[in-house]
Amino acid sequence: MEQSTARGSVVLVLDFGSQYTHLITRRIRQLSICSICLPAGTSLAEISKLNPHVVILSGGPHSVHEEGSPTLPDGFFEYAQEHKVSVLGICYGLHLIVKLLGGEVKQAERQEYGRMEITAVKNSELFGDAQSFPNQVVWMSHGDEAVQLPRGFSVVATSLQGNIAAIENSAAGIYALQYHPEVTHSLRGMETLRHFLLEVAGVTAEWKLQDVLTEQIELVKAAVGPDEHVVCALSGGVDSTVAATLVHRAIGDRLHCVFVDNGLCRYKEGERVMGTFKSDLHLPVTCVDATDMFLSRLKGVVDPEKKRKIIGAAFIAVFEEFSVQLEKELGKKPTFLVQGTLYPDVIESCPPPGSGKSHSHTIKSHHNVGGLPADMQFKLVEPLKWLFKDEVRKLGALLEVPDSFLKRHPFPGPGLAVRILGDVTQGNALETIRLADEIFVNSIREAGLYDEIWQAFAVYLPVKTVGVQGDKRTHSNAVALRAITSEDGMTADWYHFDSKFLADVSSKICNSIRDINRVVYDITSKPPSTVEWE
Ligand SMILES: Nc1ncnc2c1ncn2[C@@H]1O[C@H](COP(=O)(O)OP(=O)(O)OP(=O)(O)O)[C@@H](O)[C@H]1O
Ligand SMILES: O=c1[nH]c(=O)c2[nH+]cn([C@@H]3O[C@H](COP(=O)(O)O)[C@@H](O)[C@H]3O)c2[nH]1
Ligand SMILES: NC(=O)CC[C@H](N)C(=O)O
Ligand SMILES: [Mg+2]
Repeated sequence: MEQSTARGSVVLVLDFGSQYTHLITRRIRQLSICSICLPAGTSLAEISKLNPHVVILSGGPHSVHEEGSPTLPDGFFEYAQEHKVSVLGICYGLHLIVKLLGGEVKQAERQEYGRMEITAVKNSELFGDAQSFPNQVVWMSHGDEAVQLPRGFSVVATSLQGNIAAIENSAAGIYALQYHPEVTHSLRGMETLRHFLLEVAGVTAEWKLQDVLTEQIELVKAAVGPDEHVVCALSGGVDSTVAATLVHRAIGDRLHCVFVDNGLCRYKEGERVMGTFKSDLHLPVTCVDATDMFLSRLKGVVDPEKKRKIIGAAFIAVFEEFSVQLEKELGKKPTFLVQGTLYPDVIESCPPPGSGKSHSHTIKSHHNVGGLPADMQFKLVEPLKWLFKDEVRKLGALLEVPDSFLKRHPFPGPGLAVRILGDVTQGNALETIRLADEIFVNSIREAGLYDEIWQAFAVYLPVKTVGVQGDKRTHSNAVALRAITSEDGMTADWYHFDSKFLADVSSKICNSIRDINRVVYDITSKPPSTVEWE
């Protein structure tokens, strides 16, 4: 599926490999402006096809004076000038503008990482009247600095240490910030982006999720054609339920949904999910029990990335087998596979699609992206691939997907395999963690906290510690509880329960599960941790 090009002005973000590129596109969409991200190596011909109103050059890990560092296509600034495209550079983007237009960038004597305060030093388009500019806290992350500006540019803001914070050449429509306005720690970053896009660049804010919906339905119709049948990997989670409903709108009953019970599901999950599919969703769904296949392939495997790859491949094997069965019924084998893949799955799994030859790290291989087997035959249909969770929930509401699906906490496809550290098949681990998880999440529901918490679950720790239970010495395993708040799963904070709640859950778990004599609560944010433990 293509990225959305729905209506209004288009702001193109060229990705030079920054950790924050996705945040730039997201912030722009929050302003109801259509934003598209393309890799830094994109040709001028491809760029001009989008007819962008503004091009933003992201930050990135490179230095502009490094051999082979990513750059802009020849003729970019002439194109921008001719078509009245405004340009905004951010960090590396600033360095690139300065270098390509004849200024000079050097390694800074004093690098700037983290919190800085900036002040306006002259009246400007970016910040207006310098006299009335309130100093503001911004977030910096750079080791290089511009030491000489190209002709026509001036410094319009500096950090309190006197370094360049923003430059502009308003006659040429080129602007650049040394800091990151897209991160929330830059306290007035959103305001600066809004002012730049709407007031300075004159962008029109007409982007709506409804347009994305209409457009994706058309794209699915066009990609699949009138006679093809499609398999849909449906977990009962938010993403695949919204994806299935959207694709069903496009191709109707040529959609064949399959829920895989992989033996890694939560307490009574299969039963419950199949029940809600029937009562609330009204889509035909087949349940395949593949427990033996998943667990036998996972036996003895302890490395998290290996587990993820095995699971990704096992899912595809089930879908292949399902499509062979369908061929017998339909006389035609489905060649398309719908998955509820989201943007964060893609970003964390592999070099983001917008990062060219990418310099970003693989954090973990999500089973539905980085965990897919290299020889997979299916053509993927992933209409949500450019969206974040909160956007998908809104899209689901437009499709009238019931709240019983939309409000569920996310549950990862590899399921309990990434919540049992080490070998999934060890001892009673699966059974133990199912019970602990059920007790924890039920307690959260009973306390009326479910909707306030983004995700909550229990983790099995294969660590034996000493306890005393009924006057007897025990040497048993421990359980960790994790509950987080988040907007999109990319960053998260731990949820601050009151201590009575935690004490109650801890004693319920130890009193009901024989194998457990210790419960700990995870108080780490993301970063530095991730949400799941593996
Ligand atoms: N048990 C399963 N059976 C069939 N498909 C699955 C299963 N688990 C995951 N998938 C597929 O993998 C995709 C990614 O899983 P993921 O958990 O990120 O999404 P989800 O389950 O749809 O939503 P949520 O993130 O809310 O749990 C799903 O959208 C779905 O296509
Ligand atoms: O379907 C999925 N397949 C995966 O392989 C996977 N790994 C993590 N997650 C979910 O993604 C969100 C962010 O989790 P992490 O901070 O652990 O990467 C959290 O919501 C996780 O539950 C996955 N979902
Ligand atoms: N955040 C960035 O874009 C950093 C740019 C460059 N790598 C530097 O350190 O100066
Ligand atoms: Mg899920």
